[in-house]
Amino acid sequence: MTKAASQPEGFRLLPGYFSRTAQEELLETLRMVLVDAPLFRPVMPRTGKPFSVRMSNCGPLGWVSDINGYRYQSVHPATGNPWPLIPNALLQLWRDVAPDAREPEACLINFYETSAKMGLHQDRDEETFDAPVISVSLGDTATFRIGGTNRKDPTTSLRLSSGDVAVLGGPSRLAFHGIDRILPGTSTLLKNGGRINLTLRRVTRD
Ligand SMILES: O=C(O)CCC(=O)C(=O)O
Ligand SMILES: [Fe+2]
Repeated sequence: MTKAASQPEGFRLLPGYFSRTAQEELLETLRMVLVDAPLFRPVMPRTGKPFSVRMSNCGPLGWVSDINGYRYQSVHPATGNPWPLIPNALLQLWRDVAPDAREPEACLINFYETSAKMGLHQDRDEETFDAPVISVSLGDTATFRIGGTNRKDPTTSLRLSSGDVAVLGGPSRLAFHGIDRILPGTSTLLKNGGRINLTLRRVTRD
């Protein structure tokens, strides 16, 4: 039997951080962001296997994955345009939760259809891990798995619901994590179902 793990040190879940009204406002803003910077389907480095999630970004830098690898870049891979600005509500969240950290430079937008998942991984393409990764969930509930800093460490599973904020700070900044599944019909926020996850990240050191 696998050992159950407790949540790693530095991990915080802030359930219902965003009210329903705040979620609706954020969603409206994101729709405008996605007109400028449409969702694209990244592929895995080397193999070219498509991700099950579609992605976009806002902020001075955006995370992309293609045949050549994972990286941050300042333009959208399909349009070649700079990414849109990070919405104010998300900058306010960052200042509220991580008042001592430098401003976020990237906000990765993940869109999960009901069948999408995300394998266990670390967020480690940034130059610095001093700032936390701050995650916002909108739409259907997801089962989120988080373990330790070694892939083989025991993991624990928790649910992320619409409006919840999760913070991977301190030692949990480099914890392995992933999305096992999306629970269909658990939210009315997105009229066609599915889930949006936003992750705010500091990328550079200076
Ligand atoms: O969807 C989530 O809650 C997690 C997303 C994630 O881990 C990532 O984009 O690196
Ligand atoms: Fe991640």
